Amino acid sequence: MVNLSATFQNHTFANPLMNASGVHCYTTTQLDELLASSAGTLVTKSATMAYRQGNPKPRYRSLALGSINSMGLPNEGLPYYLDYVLAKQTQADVPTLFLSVAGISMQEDLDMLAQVDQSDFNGFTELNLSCPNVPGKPQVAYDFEATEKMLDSAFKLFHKPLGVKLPPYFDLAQFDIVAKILNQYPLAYINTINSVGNGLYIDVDSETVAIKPKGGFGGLGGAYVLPTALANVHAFRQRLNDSIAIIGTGGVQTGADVFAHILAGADLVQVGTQLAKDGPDVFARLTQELSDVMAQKDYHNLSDFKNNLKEL
Ligand SMILES: O=C1NC(=O)NC(C(=O)O)N1
Repeated sequence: MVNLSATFQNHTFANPLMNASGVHCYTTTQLDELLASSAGTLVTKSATMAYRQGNPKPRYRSLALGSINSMGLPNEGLPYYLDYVLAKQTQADVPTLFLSVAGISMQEDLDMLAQVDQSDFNGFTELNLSCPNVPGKPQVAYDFEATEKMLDSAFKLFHKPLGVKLPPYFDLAQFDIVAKILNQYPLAYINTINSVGNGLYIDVDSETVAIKPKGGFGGLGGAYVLPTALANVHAFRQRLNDSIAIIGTGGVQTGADVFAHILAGADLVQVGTQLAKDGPDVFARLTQELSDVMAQKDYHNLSDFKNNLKEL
C-alpha cells in the first residue's frame, strides 16, 4: 500500500502536490477549486499591498514544450488573499495554507509581512524574491546583497513560518553563495525554482513573439525547465541546513517528474504550467501516477526515496 502523505515543518499533507503561485490562484473561486481538487494544499497568487492590474495582454502563452509569461504581478491585493486564508483556516479538513507576497519594493514587502505577522494566519508565508516580469524591477534574489538585507529586515519583524521563492541559478559557485546566505536565517523553506526569466519564444510563421509585454521576453515554465528545476532542488538540498525544507517547482508534467523532484530532495512539489494546461484535475492524475511509480519500485512512503538520488 502506497502512502503519499507529506510532512513539512511539522505539518502533514495528504500528498506532496500543490499549485505554483500565479497559476489557478488569483480568485477565491480558483482557490476553492484547488481545495476541492486532489492537491495536498495551495498557495495564493503573489500579492502586492493593493490591487495590481499587471502587464498588458497577451501576457501568457501555452507552448508545446511549456509556457512563457509576463503577467507582471496582477493580483487582488494582500487583504483579499489574507481574508481568504484566515477564513479557510478555521474550517475543518482544510490543510495548512501558503500565502505569497511580492512587493514592488523592499519596503512594500516589509509592510506586507508586518500585516501578515499581526494577523492570526497560521500557515506559511512565501516571500517571492524572483518575479522576472515587472519592467525595470530586477529579480531581488539575483542581487545577493539585497537578498541579505531583505532577510535581515524580514526576520526582525516577522515571527511566523517564512519561505522564499527563488529564481533558478546556473552556476555552482552561486549555489554556494546563496546557500551560505540562506543558512544564516531561520527560514521554514525555500521554493525553487521560479520561471526561467526572460526567455523569448518566436513564432516562425508569423515572425512574431508570443506575448506583448517587454517585447516578448517572459518567464519560461514547463518541460523547458525541468532539468534546471531538479538541479536547483538538489544543489540546495546538498547545501542548506536540514532545518530548511524545500519545495520543488518547475517542469512537472507526470508522476515520474514529481518522483524526480522528491528524489532530488523536495519535500513538497508545485505544479504551474501543467496545471494551467489541464486544470485542477491534474492533481488526481499526478497523485495516481506518483503512486504507481512508487508501487512499481516497492516504495511505501515518500521518505523511502526522498533525497536519495544516486550518483554514478
Ligand atoms: O514570480 C512570478 N513569476 C512568474 O513567472 N510570473 C509572475 C508574474 O509575472 O506575475 N510572477
